[in-house]
Amino acid sequence: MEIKHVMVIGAGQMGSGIAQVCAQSGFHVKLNDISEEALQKGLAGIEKNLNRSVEKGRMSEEDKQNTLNRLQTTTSLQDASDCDLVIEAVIENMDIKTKVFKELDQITPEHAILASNTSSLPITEIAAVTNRPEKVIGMHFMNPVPVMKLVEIIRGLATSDETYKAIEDMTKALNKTPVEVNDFPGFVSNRVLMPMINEAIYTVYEGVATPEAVDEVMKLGMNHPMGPLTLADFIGLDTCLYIMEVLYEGFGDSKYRPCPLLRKYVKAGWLGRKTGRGFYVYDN
Ligand SMILES: CC(=O)CC(=O)SCCNC(=O)CCNC(=O)[C@H](O)C(C)(C)COP(=O)(O)OP(=O)(O)OC[C@H]1O[C@@H](n2cnc3c(N)ncnc32)[C@H](O)[C@@H]1OP(=O)(O)O
Ligand SMILES: NC(=O)C1=CN([C@@H]2O[C@H](COP(=O)(O)OP(=O)(O)OC[C@H]3O[C@@H](n4cnc5c(N)ncnc54)[C@H](OP(=O)(O)O)[C@@H]3O)[C@@H](O)[C@H]2O)C=CC1
Repeated sequence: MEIKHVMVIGAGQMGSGIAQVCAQSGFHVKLNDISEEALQKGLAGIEKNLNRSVEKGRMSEEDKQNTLNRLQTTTSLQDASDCDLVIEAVIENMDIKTKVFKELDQITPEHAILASNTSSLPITEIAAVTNRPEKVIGMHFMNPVPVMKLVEIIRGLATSDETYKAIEDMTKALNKTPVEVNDFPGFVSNRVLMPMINEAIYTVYEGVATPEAVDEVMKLGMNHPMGPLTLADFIGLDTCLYIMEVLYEGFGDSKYRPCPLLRKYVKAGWLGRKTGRGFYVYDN
């Protein structure tokens, strides 16, 4: 199946990055969000990244213009009616995602593949609200999307081989590396990463060390590019909490209980870099 026209839903940090790499690789992209403000912010981020690539000599001015010309923004989901692939990147909430997938199932052409960038939610459950579960798949990009090489591809129970192959090919066309995993809470990436981040938060909560000290231990001691608390702020503390809840509920195992300090920060609106405050303070 040939993919030419793509819609990306959600113009947050992930959706805007996904739209950028798709447009850069020659796909025609519609970036959708419920908020016009989010679209303008997403587009400004994309332009900034492309300008940096031009300054660094990785991209010509002409390629930048062509990339931007392939990118449109829209607040109407109806514009997905001519898309071959939709990649959903709205917030990590099953009710919102299933609502979007139900609508997309009505709007998109019969051949269209519906992918979710969910970081932990069951693809099988998202697929079950559509009449095309064989065409629903997880396409999990890593943050920051323009930089990170991995795309975790998650097969739901009914995902067809044809759908898997199309998404594997698309991932390679985006110059990224696909890794196939099965549909279990948190897949592989967040089943391994998020309990480490949660445990790092516990060490702060229990007074074992300051956030700076925890991050320094993991950076200098384990060669991680970012310490776990800097990374949690970067991912978004709301997203970290949603993922821990999915692991906790999905496996019913107390080892995944979210740290009370994580809950407290999210309740306070301290969501990390995106709101200017999390474990650290940022000037946005
Ligand atoms: C939660 C989930 O479901 C799954 C996830 O995504 S988990 C999160 C996975 N991501 C990570 O673990 C990221 C860990 N951090 C890193 O790898 C690095 O710190 C980093 C790549 C983000 C930054 O690298 P760095 O060497 O520390 O900083 P820096 O030199 O500023 O950046 C390196 C390059 O990345 C680019 N970059 C950094 N942040 C960026 C962003 N948000 N968007 C686009 N490009 C970015 C920089 O522009 C720079 O590019 P150049 O080649 O033009 O210089
Ligand atoms: N952050 C990360 O490191 C990673 C996140 N993910 C996953 O990607 C998804 C998005 O995360 P992220 O980009 O960080 O989140 P953000 O909060 O940055 O962005 C989410 C965007 O979706 C918009 N949105 C919410 N509801 C709808 C809707 N019904 N239709 C269209 N747009 C909507 C939001 O608008 P508004 O702000 O107006 O509500 C916001 O602009 C989540 O599923 C997350 O788990 C995957 C990999 C890594």
